Amino acid sequence: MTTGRYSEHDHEHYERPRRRTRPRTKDRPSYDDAVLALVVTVDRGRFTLLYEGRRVMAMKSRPLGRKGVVVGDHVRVVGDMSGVDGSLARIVEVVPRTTTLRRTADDDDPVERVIVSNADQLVVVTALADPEPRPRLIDRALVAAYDAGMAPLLCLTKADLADPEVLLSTYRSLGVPWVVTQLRGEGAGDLSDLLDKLRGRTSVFVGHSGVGKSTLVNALIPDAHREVGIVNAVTGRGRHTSTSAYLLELPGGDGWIIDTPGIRSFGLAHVDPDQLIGAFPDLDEMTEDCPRGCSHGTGEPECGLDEAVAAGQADPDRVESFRRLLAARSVDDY
Ligand SMILES: Nc1nc2c(ncn2[C@@H]2O[C@H](COP(=O)(O)OP(=O)(O)OP(=O)(O)O)[C@@H](O)[C@H]2O)c(=O)[nH]1
Ligand SMILES: [Zn+2]
Repeated sequence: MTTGRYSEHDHEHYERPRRRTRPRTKDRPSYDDAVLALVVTVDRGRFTLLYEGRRVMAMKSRPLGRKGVVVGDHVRVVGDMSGVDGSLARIVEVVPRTTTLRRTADDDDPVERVIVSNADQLVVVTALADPEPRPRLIDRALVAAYDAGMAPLLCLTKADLADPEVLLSTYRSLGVPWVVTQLRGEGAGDLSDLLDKLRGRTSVFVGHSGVGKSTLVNALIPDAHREVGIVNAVTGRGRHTSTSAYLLELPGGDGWIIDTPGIRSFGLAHVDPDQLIGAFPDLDEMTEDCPRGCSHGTGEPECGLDEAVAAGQADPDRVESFRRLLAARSVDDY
C-alpha cells in the first residue's frame, strides 16, 4: 500500500484511536524516573516540550526506534529537564493517543503520516474571499475530522469581503458548526464566538496560505508572533520555513490551539465509509439493511439511504451532502 521505508512501523504505531487493545511490550526497559511532558513543536529531530510551565528541548531515545513523536503527544521523558540552553532531555515513551490527524502522502514524502495528536477539534479556516473558498478542500478537511473523531468547526474569515451565506448553505444540512471572523474593516476584531468554541478544548487550525490563519492566531494569542503574510519572493515560501505544527496555550489557560503550516491535503485513503457514516447517527441508522460492502455512495444498488429518501425518512440534502463527503475521500486535488 505504501512505499516508504518506515511505513510498516508507522502503521503499527499509528494504530487507529478506536482500537486501544495493543498489548504492552513486556520487556520494555522501565523508566521509573520519567516525567510527563507535552510536545509543543518539532524541528529537525529536536522536540520542544512543555514541562512545569517551561520549555525543554528533547530528542527521541533509542528504545523508541522509528516510532514517531508528534505535536500534541504526551510523552514520558528522562534526563535534563532544566530547560537551560544546550540541555537535552530524552523521550522514552509516547502515551497512547486519543486522536490522530494525518497528512496525505505526496511527492515530498510518500508516507501518510500523523502530524498532530490528541486534539479534539479541527478548525477549518477558510476565507470568504481573497482567496476564494475551495469547497472540495473543506469537504476533505471535514472527512479528516470525522474520521479522526474530532469535532469540526468551520471558521470563515474576512467577513468584511463577502457574505458567508452562500458557503454556509452548502454545510447547513450536515450540521457543521461555524463561526465568522473579521479582522479588517468596520467592527473588526471581535473573536468572542470563536473563543467560546475554543474554550476547554485542543483545537487544530488548518487552512491554506492567505486565508488569514496567522492573523487569527496572533489575534487570539498576542504572544504567538506567527508570521503574517511575509512570503519570500524568490522561494515563494514564508520567512519561517518550519514545517511543523505548533502548540500554543490560549490566554487564561482554558484551551490549546495547534497551528499547522503547510498541510496541503489530508490522508484519507484509509477512511472507511462505515466509519464516516458513524459521524451521522441518523443516516447510519438507515443503512442497517444495506447489501454487504455497500459504500452508501451515489449509485450503490439498494442502498438504505436511497430507500430512506424515497420513503421520506431522510433529508435528501443531507444524504447528498454526506455522499459528497464520501466522494471527497478519493478526489485528491488542491
Ligand atoms: N480583508 C481582510 N483581510 C484579512 C483578514 N484577516 C487577514 N487578512 C489579510 O490576509 C492576508 C493573509 O493573512 P495571513 O494571516 O498571513 O494568512 P495565512 O492564512 O496565515 O497565510 P500564510 O501566512 O501564507 O500561511 C494578510 O494580508 C492579512 O492582512 C480579514 O479579516 N479581512
Ligand atoms: Zn448503503
